[in-house]
Amino acid sequence: MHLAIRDVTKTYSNGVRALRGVTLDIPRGMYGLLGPNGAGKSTLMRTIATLQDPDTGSITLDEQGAASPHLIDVVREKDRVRRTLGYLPQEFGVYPNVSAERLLDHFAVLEGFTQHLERSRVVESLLRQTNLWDVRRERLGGYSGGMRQRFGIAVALLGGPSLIIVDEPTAGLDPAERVRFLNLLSELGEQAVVILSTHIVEDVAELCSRMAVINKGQILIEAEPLAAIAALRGHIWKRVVARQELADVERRHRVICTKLLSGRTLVHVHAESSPGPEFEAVEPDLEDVYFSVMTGHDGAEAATSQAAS
Ligand SMILES: Nc1ncnc2c1ncn2[C@@H]1O[C@H](COP(=O)(O)OP(=O)(O)OP(=O)(O)O)[C@@H](O)[C@H]1O
Repeated sequence: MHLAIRDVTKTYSNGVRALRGVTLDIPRGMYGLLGPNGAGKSTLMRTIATLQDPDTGSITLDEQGAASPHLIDVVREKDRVRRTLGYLPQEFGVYPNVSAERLLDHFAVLEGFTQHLERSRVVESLLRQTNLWDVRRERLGGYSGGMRQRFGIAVALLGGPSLIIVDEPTAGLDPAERVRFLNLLSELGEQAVVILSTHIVEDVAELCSRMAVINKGQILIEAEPLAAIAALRGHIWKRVVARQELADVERRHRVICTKLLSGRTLVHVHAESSPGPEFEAVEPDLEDVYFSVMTGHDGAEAATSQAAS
């Protein structure tokens, strides 16, 4: 199972260039697509999910190990992709007065489970897997955000997809729900290609074995998170500055991020060696990777080549 995206571009009719030559290799497991609002994540997710066409470029799904070991041309063979796809869009509607069990049963009929016994077995197993069994008879309108997202995953899993796409699923979830949801996704990653699009760095740090950062329709880095972090080791330095010093520090150093810290500002800078005695070395994390590629002050080339070696 492998998804190959080659040189995909998309310009909307209003002139926005949402994807500019996106090339990615996505193997089985959890893959994080990380980027700020408007980066092009949803455009790419919808394109892979066959809901819109790219202007140029190709996307192929290699179903190695599946019953029909063939390359699927995602852009041209939409029906084949849809048979193997589970897609959780950024926003989806539910019928608020129907229970999870009834609605899932209804979707299962549409998915082709016409035999009652088999269908109730599938519905029960999905409701248990997504931890909704105890609340299966409650109306969906009363569900919390996390419960709704888990219901969305249950629907997406009908038919046993080997390609699962989830678009910004953790936005708005409380911390406990978020962890529960991410754990569910990571179980799925053992069997399938799971692509998680998010603007939350920790989602990727905690979960994904591979990742890409996208901004303004371009891939800035594609790497294994741990390798990308390792490539920055020894290059990230921190210092707390007063607000009025910040502009000067930004002029003289490659500042990758700033955070408020009880009225003062914590600054992270990228430098090959110590930028001065007032700086302290930092053990880098994925936020440092993200902000250094986003600001262009990065070890991106080093991280990419390390990941590839
Ligand atoms: N149907 C559309 N018509 C015109 N422009 C669009 C359309 N959909 C998206 N865009 C624009 O394309 C760019 C990429 O949008 P996209 O939704 O793919 O980004 P995103 O990374 O998913 O961001 P968000 O997290 O805000 O959804 C943005 O500038 C957006 O305004």
